[in-house]
Amino acid sequence: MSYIKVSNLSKRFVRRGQSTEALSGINLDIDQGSFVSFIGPSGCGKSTLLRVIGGLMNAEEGDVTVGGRTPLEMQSDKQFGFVPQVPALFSWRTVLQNMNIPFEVNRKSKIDLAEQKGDPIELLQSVGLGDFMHAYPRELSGGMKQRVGIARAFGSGAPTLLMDEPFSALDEITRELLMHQLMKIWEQHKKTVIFVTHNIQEAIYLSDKVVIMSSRPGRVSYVIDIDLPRPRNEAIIETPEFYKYLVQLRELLRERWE
Ligand SMILES: Nc1ncnc2c1ncn2[C@@H]1O[C@H](COP(=O)(O)OP(=O)(O)OP(=O)(O)O)[C@@H](O)[C@H]1O
Repeated sequence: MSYIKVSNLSKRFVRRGQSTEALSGINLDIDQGSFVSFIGPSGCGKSTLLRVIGGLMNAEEGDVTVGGRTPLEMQSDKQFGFVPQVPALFSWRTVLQNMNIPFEVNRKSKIDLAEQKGDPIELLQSVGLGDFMHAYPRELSGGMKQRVGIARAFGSGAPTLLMDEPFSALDEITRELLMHQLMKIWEQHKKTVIFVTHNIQEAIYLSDKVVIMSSRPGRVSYVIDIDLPRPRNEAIIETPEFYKYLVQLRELLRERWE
């Protein structure tokens, strides 16, 4: 049975009397512990869908359940970890102290998470920040800050992570490095991840499933299973199987832009 189930979901925004159908008739089944990427033209509703699944926004029509409960219930029980484009780090706290924020928040709200929190030091080491635990955010590059955001989400005890273009503000080389580190940390922790991206290579490399969306209205056009062996590493990008997915996704996406 799927862990995240989206049934016939539609979402409309009305702004200055003008209505936008951001999502229309979305159906999706996402397994627990899987990595699913959403890709599609700008404005096709990727972020809106992520927000509805994460209980940050309601939809007028349809239904979403996460582990059999509503997104709002799951959200108020801190069952979601969010990784935005730019992570929110407290400037007056060290990297290690920033790692503890989710627990302090949960302790205050007296929430016991089902999952154990990860060891913050180990998590920082696995994203290559072992030597920066006692540094302050101002001493970190953009890529390093994002690595703290990712490590913190994996250590947060939340079983589902929602990532909205977490690498979009980074240069190409840093982005590739973080993609590999995200893969490694995910393979250790196997949380359910919803990942919004514009990058085809990233989507294939990381995912079990890639959801291709189209715009006006935002719909799911294709769901592609990525049957590449795990654990994956850089070498897989050079294989003919990976290249086949690259060509397939590029073609399907081009259709959506035309
Ligand atoms: N709060 C809002 N009020 C009004 N319209 C909105 C709001 N949020 C999103 N929209 C509209 O809904 C549609 C989907 O937006 P959304 O941000 O979900 O797309 P996206 O696929 O994530 O885009 P991008 O790839 O550019 O980030 C767009 O037409 C957008 O203008």
